Amino acid sequence: MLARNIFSKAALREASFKRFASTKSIRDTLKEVIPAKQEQLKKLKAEHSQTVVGDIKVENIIGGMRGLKSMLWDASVLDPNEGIRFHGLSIPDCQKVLPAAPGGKEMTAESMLWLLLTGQVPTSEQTRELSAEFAAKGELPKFLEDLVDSFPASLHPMTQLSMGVAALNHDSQFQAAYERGIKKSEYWTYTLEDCLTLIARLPALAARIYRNVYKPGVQIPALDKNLDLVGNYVKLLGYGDNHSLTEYLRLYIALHGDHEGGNASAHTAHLVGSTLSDPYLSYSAALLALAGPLHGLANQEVLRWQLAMQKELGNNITHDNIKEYLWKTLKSGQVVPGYGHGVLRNPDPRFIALQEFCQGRPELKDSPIIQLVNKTFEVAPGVLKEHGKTKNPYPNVDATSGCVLYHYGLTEFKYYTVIFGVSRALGALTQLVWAKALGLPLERPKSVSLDVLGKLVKA
Ligand SMILES: CC(=O)SCCNC(=O)CCNC(=O)[C@H](O)C(C)(C)COP(=O)(O)OP(=O)(O)OC[C@H]1O[C@@H](n2cnc3c(N)ncnc32)[C@H](O)[C@@H]1OP(=O)(O)O
Ligand SMILES: O=C([O-])CC(=O)C(=O)O
Repeated sequence: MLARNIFSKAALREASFKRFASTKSIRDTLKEVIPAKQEQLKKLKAEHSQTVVGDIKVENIIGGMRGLKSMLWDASVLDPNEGIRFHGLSIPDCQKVLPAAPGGKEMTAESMLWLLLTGQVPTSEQTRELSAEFAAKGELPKFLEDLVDSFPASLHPMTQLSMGVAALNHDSQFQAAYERGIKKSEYWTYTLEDCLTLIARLPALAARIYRNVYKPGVQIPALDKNLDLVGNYVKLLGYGDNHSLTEYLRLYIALHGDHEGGNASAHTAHLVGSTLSDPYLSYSAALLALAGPLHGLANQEVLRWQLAMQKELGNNITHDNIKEYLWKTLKSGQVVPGYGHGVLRNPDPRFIALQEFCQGRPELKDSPIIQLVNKTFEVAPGVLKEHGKTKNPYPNVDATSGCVLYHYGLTEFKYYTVIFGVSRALGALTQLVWAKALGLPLERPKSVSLDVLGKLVKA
């Protein structure tokens, strides 16, 4: 009954709000929901393969495919004005219904992963079972520790993360099963195992990179079998006694988990995964896209830029002075980091959710760097509108995410995108499982040369 109902839009929203009394594991839940989706796709293919759902304009071809509806991504959809919905649930919806960790209030990575993967809201018990699985399999193999320890501290943490994730494919169950020769219908189960193992190991990998680059010689604690994924990550980073930072990172990691399929990191994972590269290689590639300053690296850039602004303005942090600083950035030909978006046309609701987190905590509300972010937000949209180039003059999530980390003492901003990388695994890996479950093919769009495009427009 559930599997049949859950995929109509209204039923899905209603179903997602229910806390199921189910005691099923994530694997059994997926087994239950996959057949209905397979059926939905089969029907669509049989009845509508030739139905036209949009036009392709020259601006799409030369403009980074902006606005082209050309890939299937089920777990989340981004509305330009309202922002992201995960299986129909907005961020405030998720904050209401997704289980928190024991002793916490913010939704956990596990509960967001469960929602993304299955379209269902898990019970606390279900997410705790998943936490226990992650903690049990989260240690790194020895060869991987040695590999990461051999990287020079001067190598960017994102390069290290991508290399570490790629090397984890040493243990890929999907790759081993493919070599043995398995049926296409079995691909998703091995993909799922790899995805869960990768998510489990990301905190230890990311924390080892942090330790090696910024805290050499410091002992990394062991994983705590009673903690959730983010609780363990923060503990391994050495901030385990900071409950506020732990809660912030739970929210951060859940919120950054997925942003539909077209963003550069998720799309890269999907593209590479479509060649049947295993999940480790696919996600390693995604991380390299996330490492670009127009995408995930913007959170490091925002902090660098806000600190430079703070240094230059000193005690004269007024709207006029911020305005002047913004114009200086724009006139020097640089982008204002943390502002603008390829799809959004309003302030990013993830930015709003993180701001609300700050408003609820006196230490953050009064923090000079958070106040500077707020003041910049009061001025920047007006300046960007006057500048007249960006289609979206409002902040995206990166405009504030790193500044909160900075306030809590995690000041090494070249590391920030690694945290984003731990998070984006939730959505990108979810979709690898579904791409296999739905039997999606190799991605291979058609490109054209300038001459061919010239002929097409004349025709
Ligand atoms: C998690 C995330 O990935 S969220 C995005 C994080 N990235 C940033 O914050 C970097 C700053 N922002 C940007 O560079 C852009 O807004 C992007 C990359 C996010 C989106 O790019 P697009 O979809 O191409 O934006 P848009 O269509 O509005 O761009 C039109 C023009 O405005 C410019 N523009 C867009 N945003 C900004 C900005 N924040 N500051 C200055 N100029 C901007 C573009 O560079 C472009 O200029 P051009 O015509 O000279 O090439
Ligand atoms: O959607 C995008 O293009 C960029 C973004 O905000 C994300 O990936 O989180």
